[in-house]
Amino acid sequence: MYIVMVASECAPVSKVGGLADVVYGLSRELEIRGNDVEIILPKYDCMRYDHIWDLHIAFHDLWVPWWNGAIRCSVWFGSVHGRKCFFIEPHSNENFFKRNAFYGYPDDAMRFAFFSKAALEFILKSNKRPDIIHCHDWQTGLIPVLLFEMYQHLGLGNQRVCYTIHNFRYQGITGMDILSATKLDRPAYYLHYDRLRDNVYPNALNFMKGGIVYSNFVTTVSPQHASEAHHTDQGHGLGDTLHIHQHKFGGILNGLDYEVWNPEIDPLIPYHYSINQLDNKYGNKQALRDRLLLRQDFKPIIAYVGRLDVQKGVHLIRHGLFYSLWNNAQFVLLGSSPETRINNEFWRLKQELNDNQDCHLEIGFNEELAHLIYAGADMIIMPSLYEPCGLAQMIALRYGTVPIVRAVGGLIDTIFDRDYSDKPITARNGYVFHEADYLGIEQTMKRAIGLWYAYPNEFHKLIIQGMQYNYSWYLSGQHYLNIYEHIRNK
Ligand SMILES: Nc1ncnc2c1ncn2[C@@H]1O[C@H](COP(=O)(O)OP(=O)(O)O[C@H]2O[C@H](CO)[C@@H](O)[C@H](O)[C@H]2O)[C@@H](O)[C@H]1O
Repeated sequence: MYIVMVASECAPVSKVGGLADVVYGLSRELEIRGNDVEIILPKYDCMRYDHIWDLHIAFHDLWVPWWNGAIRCSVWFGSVHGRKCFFIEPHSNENFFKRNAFYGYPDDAMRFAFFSKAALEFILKSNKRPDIIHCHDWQTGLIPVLLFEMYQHLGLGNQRVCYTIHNFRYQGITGMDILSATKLDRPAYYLHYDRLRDNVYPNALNFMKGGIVYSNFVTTVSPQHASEAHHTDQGHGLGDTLHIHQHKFGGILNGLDYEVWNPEIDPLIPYHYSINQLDNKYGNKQALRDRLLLRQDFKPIIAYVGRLDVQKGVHLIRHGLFYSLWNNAQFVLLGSSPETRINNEFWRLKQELNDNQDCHLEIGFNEELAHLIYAGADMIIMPSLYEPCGLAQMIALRYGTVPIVRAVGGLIDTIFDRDYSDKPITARNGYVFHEADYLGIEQTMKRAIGLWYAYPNEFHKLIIQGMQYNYSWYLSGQHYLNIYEHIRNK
């Protein structure tokens, strides 16, 4: 099958979070299974160009109709660790992607509406005729809208769209000018409740809703979250739309790229190890301490790696940090937030704890350090308020690091409490708490730290059981192929 992925992120060139990992990992799995996969991305100035091989212009003058004129684009091609990637570079005064960051600008809706339109224009003009266009999150929600309202009449009549939602909180809610810019026009038609009208703000358009309404199939990234988004407020206002379109909506658990995340060969960690040779993990623990100037001591290291977003339970992360310090554990945090308020809060905390040799806060994005933390830590915490799937807990399992998670979304589908799960004892792989309050996380961290100190053999067993889990793309890749087959025949 011929699949074109269109997304705003792809690891490791343009990565803010898990979306990037999924776009890369799923594409790789589909290729391994013999499919032809291409990825279309924006050509950001702030990308990691050191991960792109043989970057060259593949299409010189792509004119993308925009407002009453058109914007000229160059489309570049390069290989990102084996993946075939096209990068769209618009030449216009708006400098849509010539910025210091991937997101966070007042014109984000315009930037990604343009990208969506340019991606389709590129597919059309370069005579690509994929079976499936797979797009992701609000940034590409307009693709199925543009395809079915406009481009199918221009020559893309046989293409089908699978749309994956990684985060319902960000939907691309915006004003009507997008319609004129993209040449969709007809405001009364699109502002209809059955099409793009936001379910909460009646005068606004919602890209993600457009994606749901117009796609042939919609997925989110775990079965549990599919149910939460449909039936609870975790759909962030889109529950009703999901209900209307439930016949084409489902949850598929994300996979993890087992080649990128593999402690046996990971080039970003100093000591390689495996389930049969776990001792080397402790070399990484020492290396992590050296790198972050933590005291060498007989204590577990507990870590948090991830975006510092409200979604992630920042107040509980902060509490987890202090709880660790009060209970003979060390704590390492790696994260950043686009929200100044949260970033400042953690910068203040970092200053406050500057002289404490039992903890380190690294504010920023650092792929290399993330690998060392997963390898060197004993446990990670994920006290998320909501979590569509979560990759950090799967990475942790793979690296023999015990996850302590809140029972929500994909965390429910992947982590089974050592003491309370209804799984057989030998199939349990971490710790789970339910309430999003201090008591919940404290009681669970207490159990984990307690086991580490009092029953090291049991803790070791728990590590091994976690490492035995297989959350690679193998199964999930097949699920996506089944969906593609299903919609292709329609
Ligand atoms: N400061 C930093 N430095 C280095 N690496 C960092 C980092 N901050 C985050 N990362 C990395 O980014 C990834 C985060 O993935 P997650 O799935 O856990 O969360 P995210 O909320 O971004 O993804 C959203 O999309 C994914 C994919 O569908 C869903 O799993 C998830 O639930 C949903 O919220 C991990 O690979 C992590 O190591």
